[in-house]
Amino acid sequence: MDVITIGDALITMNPQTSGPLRFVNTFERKIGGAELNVAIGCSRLGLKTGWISRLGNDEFGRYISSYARGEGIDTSKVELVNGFPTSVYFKEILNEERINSYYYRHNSPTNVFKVEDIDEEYVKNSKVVHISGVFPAINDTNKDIVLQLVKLAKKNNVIVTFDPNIRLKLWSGEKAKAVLQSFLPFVDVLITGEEEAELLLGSTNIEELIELGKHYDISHIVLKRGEKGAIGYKGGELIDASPVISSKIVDTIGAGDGFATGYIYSLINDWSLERSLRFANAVACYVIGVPGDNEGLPYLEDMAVILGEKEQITR
Ligand SMILES: O=C(O)C(=O)C[C@H](O)[C@H](O)COP(=O)(O)O
Repeated sequence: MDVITIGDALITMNPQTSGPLRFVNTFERKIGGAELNVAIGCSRLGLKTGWISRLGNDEFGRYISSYARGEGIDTSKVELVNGFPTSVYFKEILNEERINSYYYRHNSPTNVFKVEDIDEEYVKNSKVVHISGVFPAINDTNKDIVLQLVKLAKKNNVIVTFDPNIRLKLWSGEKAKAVLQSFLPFVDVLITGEEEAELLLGSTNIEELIELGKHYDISHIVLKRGEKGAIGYKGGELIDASPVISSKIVDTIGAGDGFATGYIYSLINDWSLERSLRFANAVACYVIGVPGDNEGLPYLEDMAVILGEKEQITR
C-alpha cells in the first residue's frame, strides 16, 4: 500500500434545502468520514490505499463497504459487525459559511476494535499511515488503537501524517488536547487548521509551531488558513502559499480531507514544498465546489486542468 488510514465512516444525510434542519424535508443519502474521505481521495489520485474500519452489519454498512471497494480502496481490514449500527450524521447548511453536523455515532461499530486488530505486516508494507482526530474522538478506546498503529508505523519507518480534525461535538477541548498530544511523538507530518493548532499547541504562529514541533521531532508542519492559503515548513524551508484557485463554494465539508489527500500524494511523490502546498490547496478547492464530503475529490487528470497544466475540453 502507498497509504493506509483508520476511521469510522458514516452515512451523511445531505439536506436538499438550506436552513434550519427542522424545516428540511428531503435529504440525499451520501457517505462521509474524515479518514475514509482521505482514502477515497488518495485512491482517485492513483495511490494504492487501504482503509481499516468496522461498520455495522446492516444495509448502511454494506453500502459504505461497497462504495469504498468501488473507489478502489483495499477493504481487507474492514469488517461488518453485529450489534452496532453504522454511524449516521445529518448536515445542516444555514449558508455557505455556517454548516452544522449532528452526529448519531455514540454506539459506533468501531467500539469493537481491539489493539491486537492492528496488523503489523499491513502497516509495515505501507509508505504512509494517515491518522485524524475524528476516530479517537468517537470513544475512549480508539486512542489506544491509534497509538498502536502509529507505534508500529514508527517502528517500521513508515511516515505518519496527522490531521487533528478536532470535533468539539464529539469531545471536550481538554480531552482532545490530551489525547491528540499523545500522538505527536509519533507524527512526521502535522497538517492543521489555525484553531486546531491553537487548541493543540497553544499557538497559530508558524515560528512558534516549528519550535514546538521540534520537541516532538515533527519534520513537516502545514498550517491551513482557508482562503488565505497555507504555510508549510519542511526541514528548514518555510513557504507561504496563497491559494492557487478560487472555487464557487457549494459545500465546505471535506475540504480539510481534500487538502490532506493532496499533501499525502505530494509526499509520496517527493515533491517540493511549494508544489505540495499548491497541489493540496487545489484538491481542497475542487472538493468545496461539489456537494457531499468526498464526491468532489479529483482524479489526477482533473488536477492537471485545475493547475493549468492541461487544457480542458468540455464538449
Ligand atoms: O465530521 C466528521 O466527524 C466526519 O468524519 C464527517 C466528514 O466527512 C468529515 O469530517 C469531513 O472533514 P473535513 O474535511 O475536515 O471537513
